[in-house]
Amino acid sequence: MNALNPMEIATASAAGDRPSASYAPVLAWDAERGPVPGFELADWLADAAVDALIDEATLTPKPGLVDLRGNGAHDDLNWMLMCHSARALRPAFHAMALAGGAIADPRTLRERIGAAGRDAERAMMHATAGVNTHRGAIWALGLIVTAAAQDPAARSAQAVAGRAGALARLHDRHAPALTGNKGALACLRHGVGGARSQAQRDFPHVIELALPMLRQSRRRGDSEDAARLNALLAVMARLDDTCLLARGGRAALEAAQQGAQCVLDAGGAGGVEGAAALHALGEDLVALRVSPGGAADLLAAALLLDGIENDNMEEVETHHGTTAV
Ligand SMILES: CC(C)(COP(=O)(O)OP(=O)(O)OC[C@H]1O[C@@H](n2cnc3c(N)ncnc32)[C@H](O[C@H]2O[C@H](COP(=O)(O)OP(=O)(O)OP(=O)(O)O)[C@@H](O)[C@H]2O)[C@@H]1O)[C@@H](O)C(=O)NCCC(=O)NCCS
Ligand SMILES: Nc1ncnc2[nH]cnc12
Repeated sequence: MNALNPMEIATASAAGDRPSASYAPVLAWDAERGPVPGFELADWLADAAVDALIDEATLTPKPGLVDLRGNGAHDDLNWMLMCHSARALRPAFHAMALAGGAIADPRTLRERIGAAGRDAERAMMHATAGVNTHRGAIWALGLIVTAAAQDPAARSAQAVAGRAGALARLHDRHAPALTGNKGALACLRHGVGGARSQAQRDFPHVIELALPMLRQSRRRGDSEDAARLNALLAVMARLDDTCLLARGGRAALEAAQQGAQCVLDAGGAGGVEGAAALHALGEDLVALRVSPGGAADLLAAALLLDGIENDNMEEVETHHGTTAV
């Protein structure tokens, strides 16, 4: 078989209008040199990103969002669809991670993952028959897997988020100036930064709110689910979530922010009072027909960064003949 270098693989993976089945994992092997550099790391990162999305969808009970109980405030989403969408995104995350390890020039890398991100959105729409399940997550987790692969040795959440932010701040000549999507329009109407600004500011709600809350809750003995719910609530309480703004305006955003803070003030999702407040918040958001989709994406980003920082990524083979990073 003809060998491709990693740059060519990343190009092939990101190219064109095709859904995700077009990605070609068989290119992992170079006939002369053996495993392609970075391929296994990209595998690890792509799996970790999909796991983070499925963990987020499965976490229960989340206010207004799809979870194991049901569809929350959504008519067109359900748990199976969220999981199917997450799996359909794996090839795109893999391509982005490969590109992160292979392309040294930041501008070239930015445009390469921009193309992969747009391809991922098409893969999502193909997998869901046109339902927007994960647009914000593709953006956030795509930047994170790329940034993690750029320098696997420097993999603290802050370092990875910082590199992801640097990529997000670079101009992509091929990106449309205004997508016309609901979140982008909500940003203009309400004067907020949305998903784009969150990434460009190095994910402050993930680094300063979600991860500290996740770790503090674990330390005090909350269950893992309660710790993750508290992390979601910490983001919700402060985020200008364009999903809430687009569907319910300022009133919905304020209801969600204040409700999330009430649950935390009542001791969080792991206690009796907090659980009751969380239930009431969920009922309020469903009655308003709104949900914090942006905060859900940032919880997935936090879970991914937490895994990258703490799990066994260093054992993944990233170079010929070496196993340690
Ligand atoms: C830079 C982009 C994010 C540009 O995106 P764009 O402006 O086109 O679209 P937005 O609508 O703004 O999408 C952003 C999504 O991000 C989530 N989000 C919202 N607020 C925030 C926030 N403050 N911080 C972070 N993330 C946020 C949110 O996604 C989630 O909600 C979606 C479901 O919403 P819902 O209301 O149910 O569904 P809709 O169909 O929209 O409405 P209904 O009809 O049902 O009422 C779900 O997708 C969640 O994920 C926002 O939707 C970026 O996309 C971009 O430029 N991409 C180009 C490619 C690229 O460069 N990629 C780089 C490498 S990956
Ligand atoms: N669990 C979820 N429910 C609804 N929208 C979402 N966007 C991201 N995760 C979501």
